[in-house]
Amino acid sequence: MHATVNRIQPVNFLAGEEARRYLDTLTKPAGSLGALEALAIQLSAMTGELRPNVAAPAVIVFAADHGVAAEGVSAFSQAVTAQMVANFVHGGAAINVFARQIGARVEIVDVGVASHLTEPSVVNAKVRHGTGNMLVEDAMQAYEALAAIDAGIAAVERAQNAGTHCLIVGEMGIANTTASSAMLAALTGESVADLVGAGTGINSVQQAHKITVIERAIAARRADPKAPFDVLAKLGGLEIAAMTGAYLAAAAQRLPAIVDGFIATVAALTACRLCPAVRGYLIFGHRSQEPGHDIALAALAAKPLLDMNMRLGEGSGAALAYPLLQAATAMMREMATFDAAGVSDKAKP
Ligand SMILES: O=C(O)c1ccc[n+]([C@@H]2O[C@H](COP(=O)([O-])O)[C@@H](O)[C@H]2O)c1
Ligand SMILES: Cc1cc2nc[nH]c2cc1C
Repeated sequence: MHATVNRIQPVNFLAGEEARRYLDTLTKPAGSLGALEALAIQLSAMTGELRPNVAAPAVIVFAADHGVAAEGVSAFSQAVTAQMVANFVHGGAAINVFARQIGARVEIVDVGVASHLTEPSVVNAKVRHGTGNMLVEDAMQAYEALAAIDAGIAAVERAQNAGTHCLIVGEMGIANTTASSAMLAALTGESVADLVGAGTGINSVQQAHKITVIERAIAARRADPKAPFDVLAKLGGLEIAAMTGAYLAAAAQRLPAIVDGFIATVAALTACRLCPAVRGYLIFGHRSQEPGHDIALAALAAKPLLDMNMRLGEGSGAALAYPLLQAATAMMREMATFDAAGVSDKAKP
């Protein structure tokens, strides 16, 4: 992890400014393509190129289990994590459908699924069989959190070596909204009740129980809120650690990364707390229905591209946002300038 963090450079603001000036020469009233123009400027600043290329997106889904699932905090049982991994392998999950739509390769990485997986196409980077139950013990030891971060970094390096120019990171892990909520409350000091949501679909009574479990776990684990790695190890998850590593690696490689929903954004916040320059390499794909997502987005001063009332995970919301990045780069590449098209760029007095 440390070698990766040391390689991270701030985005290239001069390249962003050059993109801003070029946008005003294109045949449209200045600023009229709104957020698409901001996206183009951001992509230029990330890549250092006036006409960046985001073709060949890659989806990486990190899967892991959570000891805290034993406390009845999810609407689904822990076995569903492994069952969904099998579904990813067979191409039947939502992320498979959306990845096919945008021409993305999909890699599934097991960083900590509780059961033994036999699917040969799943990358085996298992650190342990699920985290410890944060109510009774630290979720991970420091060396385990570090190993999971490194698994995330390695996955991004594989994707880049395969020719990827845009990263979509997703996750699958029953009970991971509990881990993410605990981390977010610890990192921001916001009240647990304000950020906990239904996750996969628990009712209000179960949500009250989930809040109590998280409050007790935070009190028992005593993670240092100023030490994001400590918060991640004690309250987090193996897939959340891997996603944190993936965002660090994306920034180190100047690779635009589209952040997905609530769990992904908590991992992104962790990466930014570890190294603030990561923030410039992140694009936020959608706004999840999980109430904590707004708190995590606010902590990152982030405005997501889409608001589709989704709360699935897997990278699904990020994959849906990818065509907007394609549009931003196509605009820079293909639109005519006022000069070239013979259109007067003067507004009437
Ligand atoms: O991405 C989101 O915003 C999101 C919001 C709610 C649930 N999820 C997904 O649902 C699972 C976690 O929900 P839960 O209730 O088991 O904590 C996990 O596999 C996530 O991918 C994802
Ligand atoms: C079916 C199902 C699919 C998922 N995808 C991501 N999290 C999930 C949780 C469940 C329960």
